[in-house]
Amino acid sequence: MSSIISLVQRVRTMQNPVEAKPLPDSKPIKFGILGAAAIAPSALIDPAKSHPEAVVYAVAARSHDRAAAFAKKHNIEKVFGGPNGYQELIDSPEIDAIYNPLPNGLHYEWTMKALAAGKHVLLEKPAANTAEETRKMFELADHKGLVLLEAFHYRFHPVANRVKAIIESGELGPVKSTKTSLAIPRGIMKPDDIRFNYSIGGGALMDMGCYTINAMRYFAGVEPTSVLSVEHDLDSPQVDRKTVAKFALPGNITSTIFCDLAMPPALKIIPQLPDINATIECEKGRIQIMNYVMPTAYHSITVTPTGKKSRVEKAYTFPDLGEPWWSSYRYQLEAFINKVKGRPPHVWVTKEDSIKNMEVIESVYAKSGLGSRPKSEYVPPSSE
Ligand SMILES: NC(=O)C1=CN([C@@H]2O[C@H](COP(=O)(O)OP(=O)(O)OC[C@H]3O[C@@H](n4cnc5c(N)ncnc54)[C@H](OP(=O)(O)O)[C@@H]3O)[C@@H](O)[C@H]2O)C=CC1
Ligand SMILES: O=C1OC[C@@H](O)[C@H](O)[C@H]1O
Repeated sequence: MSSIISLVQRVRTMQNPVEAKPLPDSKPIKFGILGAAAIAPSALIDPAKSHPEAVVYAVAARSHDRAAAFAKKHNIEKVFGGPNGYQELIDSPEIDAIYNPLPNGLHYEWTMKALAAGKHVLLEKPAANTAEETRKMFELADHKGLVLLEAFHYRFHPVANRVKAIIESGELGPVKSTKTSLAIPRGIMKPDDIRFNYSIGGGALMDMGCYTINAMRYFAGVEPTSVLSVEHDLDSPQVDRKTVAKFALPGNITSTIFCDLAMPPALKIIPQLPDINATIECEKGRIQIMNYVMPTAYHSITVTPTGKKSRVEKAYTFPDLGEPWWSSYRYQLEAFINKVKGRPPHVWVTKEDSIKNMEVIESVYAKSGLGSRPKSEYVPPSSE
């Protein structure tokens, strides 16, 4: 009972935190959001409320009315709309940083345009449709001296970091295998969701699979050397609704990833529970994580040394950072603002990590025969 009360308290406070007052000696970073995207309130608008150096200043949408309604609902000062709305927002001199939660296939074009305009970018996952596009975005960010971060928010939360610390402590010996899953039951994603649209970067492997691949690489601590097998169920000819892939990694590690945007009911009638679990088998024991992606609501880290009793750990805060109600996005925002301000972030997802993640996604699509999602047709001006 008490854990349910704590869960409700954490989720309530996460969505309605006490608003932070601006700091007298630090100019806030003003964000503009590209698109009135469903994820924007959780990923940026709510976290920014409790950050004293973050302000969500503007939103742009393809329809002015949609942008205005979104701005009104979320108390956002400035609205850009219509066919030039995204570019006008990017060009606004008031804005320091862009949050890009556009469909995956538009990440490259609008991140390149934002960087060209001198803005830092918090970019939704997966970084782009291809590794080549991801590399180019980071090259431009480096060239311009700007911060670019692929929003793998779970990596900033204490849970992922605690699990990594247990692995690195050697308590359980070397990693032997990993299984990382992210799957939700049928009925949550609508048929017209961007995730089912190939032309804008759809597919389960892109959407949920990008986490499972990132977590596999992070927990294993080494990069896959080959894709051993891929199975998928299709939503449409080029869009995987579900993907299961097996990988070989150095040190005889084998890893499995599983992602599904719409798990069918078991025995055709029993709805399945979301699967947001990870298991890391080591030579001297096992770690099981329940809810490694959105751990603030609830999670558990079960550590079972071989032949001994299990212990269950929780990790809602770092010893010196955070509150139990901080979402993974709030921890991510903390790091992003620190980086923009030239202070060391508590965690970072590097450009090499983002490029490699996209390479692995593409290698799975290559093995499955579905092929990478379409390259962007955007050609940056030659001066960039
Ligand atoms: N970090 C996380 O936990 C999550 C990340 N994501 C990522 O965020 C991104 C957006 O996801 P989500 O918010 O669920 O998606 P939505 O469909 O809600 O938002 C996408 C936005 O893209 C804009 N858009 C521009 N062009 C198109 C187009 N051709 N078709 C459709 N939309 C278009 C729309 O903006 P407009 O308002 O201008 O019409 C829309 O608001 C994806 O990259 C996804 O992977 C998603 C969910 C969770
Ligand atoms: O990024 C995401 O995280 C949670 C999932 O439910 C969602 O589909 C995905 O886009």
